[in-house]
Amino acid sequence: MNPEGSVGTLVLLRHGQSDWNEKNLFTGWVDVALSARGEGEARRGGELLADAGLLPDVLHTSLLRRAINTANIALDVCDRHWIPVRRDWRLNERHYGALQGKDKKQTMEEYGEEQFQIWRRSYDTPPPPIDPDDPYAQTGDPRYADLGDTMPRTECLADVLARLLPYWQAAVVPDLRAGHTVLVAAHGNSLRAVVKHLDGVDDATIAGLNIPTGIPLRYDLETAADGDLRPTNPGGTYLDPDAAKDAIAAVANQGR
Ligand SMILES: O=C(O)[C@@H](CO)OP(=O)(O)O
Repeated sequence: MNPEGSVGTLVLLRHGQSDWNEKNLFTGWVDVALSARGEGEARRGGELLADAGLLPDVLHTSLLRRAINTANIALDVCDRHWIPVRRDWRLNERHYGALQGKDKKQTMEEYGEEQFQIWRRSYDTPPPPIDPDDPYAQTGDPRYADLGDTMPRTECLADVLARLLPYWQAAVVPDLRAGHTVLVAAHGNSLRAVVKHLDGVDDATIAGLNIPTGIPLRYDLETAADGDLRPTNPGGTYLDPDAAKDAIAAVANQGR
């Protein structure tokens, strides 16, 4: 049922730790696997959903296996492996340009902390574009064939928000308006873009906002006077707030 004015519940889930998170490498669109710890985080994410009685009935993911497999593991644990799913490149991680495959600590040492943080967290300055012949470019990857020349070669967070919003409005919002419990399994920076949009976070403040791996973030929503969806719990609610606090600090300190 979807009583008038009420909308469904949104659950954001960043994928569990990946092999490249573990190695401290910039990842972006490189399709790396979950680490053993990341698989454990995904299972724990599923347990948290089950314990909270927050059972998704539709799933949206990126086209990257760390998000796809995190969702599969978490949904298997809470017995929701059967729900319908849509996947779209617009939920992908931010394309990290020429930094893809580079070590974060070495990059910080080479370019200095200020430049490193501008590339990582500034709203509107992208890293240098990746060379199409770089081993970590997505040139020729069939999953992006439809993008042709429009496939990103680097992105800042503003670019991510611009390419994410059309999918958000066309695919995710209708599921929420239909009253569903919607799981969005995606990435640190694509979920930062979602949070920026939902909470109306300004361009400077979003630089300091980090999303931990594998901990579901619940948003309860209502329809605002202007017709947009608005959280009734601004900032959302982590299902394990203590674990989220530690994990957020760890993400913020990467490279150090
Ligand atoms: O490397 C990446 O793609 C992202 C997420 O892991 O890293 P960062 O948190 O530095 O933006």
